[in-house]
Amino acid sequence: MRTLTKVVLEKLHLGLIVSCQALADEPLHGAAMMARMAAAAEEGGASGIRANGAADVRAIKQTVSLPVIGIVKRNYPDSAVYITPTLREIDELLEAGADIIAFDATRQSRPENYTLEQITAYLNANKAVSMADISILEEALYAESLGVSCVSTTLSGYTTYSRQQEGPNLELLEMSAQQLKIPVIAEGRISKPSQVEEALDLGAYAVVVGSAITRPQLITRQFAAVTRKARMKRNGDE
Ligand SMILES: CC(=O)N[C@H](C=O)[C@@H](O)[C@H](O)[C@H](O)COP(=O)(O)O
Repeated sequence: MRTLTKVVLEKLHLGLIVSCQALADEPLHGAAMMARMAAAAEEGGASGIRANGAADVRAIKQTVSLPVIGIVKRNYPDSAVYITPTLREIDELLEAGADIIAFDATRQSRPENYTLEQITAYLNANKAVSMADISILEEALYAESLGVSCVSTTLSGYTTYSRQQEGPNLELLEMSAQQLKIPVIAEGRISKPSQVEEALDLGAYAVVVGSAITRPQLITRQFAAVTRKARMKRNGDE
């Protein structure tokens, strides 16, 4: 493992990475807001931050002293891939100073005929620390063969051919951690501390939690579902 990669990744080892993201249609959208979210996550003991967009990466880098994993979510008409889909998004993240660049490393076709091999070769040529977001074991193994620094189970359940399930895909995590030599990060649908513990026990190098910490509209929805049920029961009883 290259020195820079080793230094950056070791800061994340056995740590909690908090994903601080809010798209334009979410209530907390905005770089300043995500920087405050990251400050709160740092105060709470996070070892790293995952952020979307150059503006958010810059604002967060100026606010916390933690490694920042950067992505750019961008939709293209000719592809289902939206996490750092092309070299354009990689350039934006390099410019913004992301410590790690995460990208879609699924077998789905990329926009503008870009290939996964082009993406990883460009990242390696720029000596970037890279994180391959995968959805199945084969993608993790292939990404490792292309020289990525680490993989993350981010996209399990988000590709048509990967397992669709409510909670985190800990089986994918366990198999990947057993079969890969590079770090495997647990990410996606982790919503309680016990799942973080389970992921670490299964070999996760680090664990990413996003929505369960930084999307209050989704957290509120879970609590409101309980009160709605109580009101419906009361109305049913009246
Ligand atoms: C599928 C997709 O686009 N996932 C994104 C990847 O960056 C984020 O929206 C997730 O919030 C992040 O992966 C953390 O996952 P969770 O929010 O489930 O803790």
